[in-house]
Amino acid sequence: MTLKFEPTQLRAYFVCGTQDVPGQDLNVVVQTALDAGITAFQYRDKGNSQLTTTERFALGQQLRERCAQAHVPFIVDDDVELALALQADGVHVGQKDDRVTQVIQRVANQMFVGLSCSTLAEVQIANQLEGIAYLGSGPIFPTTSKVDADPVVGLAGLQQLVVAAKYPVVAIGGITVAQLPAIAATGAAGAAVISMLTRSPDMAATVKAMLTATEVH
Ligand SMILES: Cc1ncc(COP(=O)(O)OP(=O)(O)O)c(N)n1
Ligand SMILES: Cc1ncsc1CCOP(=O)(O)O
Ligand SMILES: [Mg+2]
Repeated sequence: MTLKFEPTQLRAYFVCGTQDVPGQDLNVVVQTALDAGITAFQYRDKGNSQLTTTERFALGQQLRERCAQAHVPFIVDDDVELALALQADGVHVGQKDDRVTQVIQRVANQMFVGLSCSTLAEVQIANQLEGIAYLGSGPIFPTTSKVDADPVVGLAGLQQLVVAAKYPVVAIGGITVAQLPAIAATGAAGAAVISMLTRSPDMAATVKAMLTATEVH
């Protein structure tokens, strides 16, 4: 049974793959983040990852189980067949991945679908579709975690996308703790981060800052 999507899951969204934590055990990193209170985890194993397809699936099974135990949605990046095989709660695809309409049909109510939209035109196209749960917009700031990132959107650009979108928007790209309040002030539902958490000396404090920034008063 997979978790139903809720916008509050976007408040403290951790994105990570083995390539982001060289020399570390991703199981330990993800469990630490779950214990710290992340609200969603995305398994994004690509780029410099050294895993074979078999190893990527086996690690995904372990991470999926950890997320299930924590009642935190387990989301797979890009790879729809891997998401289905892992019985993920969600899959996230970008503009250069499989066409989102085909992904929505393929997963057919088995999981929710997140889509990357970083321009008004992409948001306006997404607004015409059914079956999307949320949008990931960025990079808000320069990032070193994604070599083929789109041009920086900035806070003003993020606010434009949030206003135009009919879906909840999670900000992503180069985000640090200091910028969390300003990101929340745009109306974004939360922040999706890699290095802010992988490089954090105190994950619990960092996640707390993510949750505090998006608290509803
Ligand atoms: C939550 C979230 N937002 C955006 C992305 C980027 O997805 P994409 O544009 O497909 O790039 P890759 O992550 O596949 O390199 C994301 N993964 N998650
Ligand atoms: C996956 C992704 N999509 C847009 S920027 C990015 C990388 C985010 O990593 P970081 O939080 O370390 O900048
Ligand atoms: Mg992608």
